[in-house]
Amino acid sequence: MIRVKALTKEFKNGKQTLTVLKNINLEIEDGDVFGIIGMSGAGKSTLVRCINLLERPTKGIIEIDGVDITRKSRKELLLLRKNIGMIFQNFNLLMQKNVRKNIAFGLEITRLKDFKVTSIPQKDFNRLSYFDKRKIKKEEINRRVDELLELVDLKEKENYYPAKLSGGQRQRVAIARALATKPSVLLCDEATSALDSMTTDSILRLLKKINEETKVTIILITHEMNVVQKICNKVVVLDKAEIAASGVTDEVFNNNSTEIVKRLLGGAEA
Ligand SMILES: Nc1ncnc2c1ncn2[C@@H]1O[C@H](COP(=O)(O)OP(=O)(O)OP(=O)(O)O)[C@@H](O)[C@H]1O
Repeated sequence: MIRVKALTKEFKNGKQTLTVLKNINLEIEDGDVFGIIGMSGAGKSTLVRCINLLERPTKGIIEIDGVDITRKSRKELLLLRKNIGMIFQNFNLLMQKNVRKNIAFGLEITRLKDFKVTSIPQKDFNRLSYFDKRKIKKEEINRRVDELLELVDLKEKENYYPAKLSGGQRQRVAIARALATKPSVLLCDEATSALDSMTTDSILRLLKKINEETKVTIILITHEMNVVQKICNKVVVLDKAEIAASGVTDEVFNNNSTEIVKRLLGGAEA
């Protein structure tokens, strides 16, 4: 479970202080497909960067599985971050590597020595994924990549380079790569924003299938209502640094009392 308590994030620019997140409280349960939606500049990416340990909150607590990550050292954060996979709007694939090598990449760079230098308590370490705990043998990497190619339905494209793939296929590769080390959370930052509506639907169906089969928690940031309505069981609506509405997706959008929810719904109908 991910618990965000009274999170505030400020950026300082000279004498000016910009409050980008103000008193954010939310709970993401294991296995949720959790949507974070809001207009541009609402603070979505900053919230995710805090959850992904890339930004330190100014105030507040972020707990992952009961561990307060805001108190961890940089080294410990690097290790904990291995438990979170990420996919992006622009896929971020390695253009010089084929599909198989892109998927294997995260497994190949995982080394046992990474885990000897940390002072992380054993109980936290035990929560990390199986693949993080030791150097991975080549056959094991190949077996895992085969599994992932199957999962994202790209077996016949394993030797293709990203330049020869469609946008949807590239995102499938990115999903497989993000899941390779069996993280317990998958963060999707505008993952379908560059795709047409049919391809978006197929990626959303894939994410839903993965969520059901592997129980990975999915956090999905988007400005698109349709995306949230199609796969998120819960949603938080951010507006100007604050939570404008949150809860079970259907309830939040059926009870469209806040101005921002009406605007987001308007956008979906347009
Ligand atoms: N490192 C930073 N320093 C200063 N201001 C920042 C920084 N990062 C983000 N901001 C500001 O915080 C606000 C929220 O940005 P954020 O990227 O979180 O919004 P967003 O909802 O993800 O927007 P978009 O949908 O356009 O990506 C913006 O006004 C942005 O300029």
